[in-house]
Amino acid sequence: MDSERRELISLIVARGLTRKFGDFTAVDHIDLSVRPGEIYGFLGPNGAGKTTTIKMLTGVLKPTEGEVEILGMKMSTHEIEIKKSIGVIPDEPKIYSHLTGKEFLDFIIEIYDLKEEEIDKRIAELCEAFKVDYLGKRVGEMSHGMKQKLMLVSVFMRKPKVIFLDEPTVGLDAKSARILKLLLRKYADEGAAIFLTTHILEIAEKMCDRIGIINKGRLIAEGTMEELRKLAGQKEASLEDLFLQLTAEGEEIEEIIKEL
Ligand SMILES: Nc1ncnc2c1ncn2[C@@H]1O[C@H](COP(=O)(O)OP(=O)(O)OP(=O)(O)O)[C@@H](O)[C@H]1O
Repeated sequence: MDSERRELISLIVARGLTRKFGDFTAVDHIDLSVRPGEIYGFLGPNGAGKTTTIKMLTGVLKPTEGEVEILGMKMSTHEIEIKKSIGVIPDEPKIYSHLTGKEFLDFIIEIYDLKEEEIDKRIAELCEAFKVDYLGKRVGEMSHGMKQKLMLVSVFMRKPKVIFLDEPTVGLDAKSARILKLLLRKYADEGAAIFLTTHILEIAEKMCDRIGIINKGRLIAEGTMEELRKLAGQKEASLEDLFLQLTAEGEEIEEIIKEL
């Protein structure tokens, strides 16, 4: 599909997205788009620019250059409408620590003006799925994984059409991680666009329809697993092999191991 047509039907679009911190360019002219029904995996070594990109795509951080379009709206002119429509699971869930889980969900229901009758049923189903049986506990007393699951309930109960997740499986137990993966597939199949970052290449390989690899702020490769294999000239390669080859870190590893 040509890039113009892809952009037209995409729910997430970044054009020339750039962020500088002083003289340092953390994200360097990134173009990408995610269509309805797609799970897009954003991979890259530590410090490559993943979180900075997600922050710009979700309106938390202003780009130095370039633009973001979500659900056909420009972030520069429709930030509030966009923020109301998207779901964001950050890597460090920041929730007021003095609230109980129930108070937090009620707060979200109020600010998003959600209809209570149907929402109660969805909350009950999601809490059952993720084993969130601690809504009476204060957020400040919850573990990282417990907060992460509360955050997942608070986002999924709204059924957003566009969902961003930064390292979503970190801190989740095996069963919750499996449920999350299945739910994301289901939401995508129902027409949502999902953008996630992960260091777990197996997750990206199994779950994502397309993968973008960022290194030193630049998008160095993008495509389906098949397309990435072609790009790297390796028919049978795993995503780990491709990732290390494309980020030119494979040989370095052998050198390091030799030295140890
Ligand atoms: N507020 C900031 N001020 C200065 N530099 C920053 C700031 N935020 C991020 N950076 C720098 O931008 C680069 C990209 O950081 P970012 O957090 O986006 O990386 P990442 O790909 O998410 O990394 P990781 O996988 O380690 O989480 C890093 O070099 C980081 O030090």
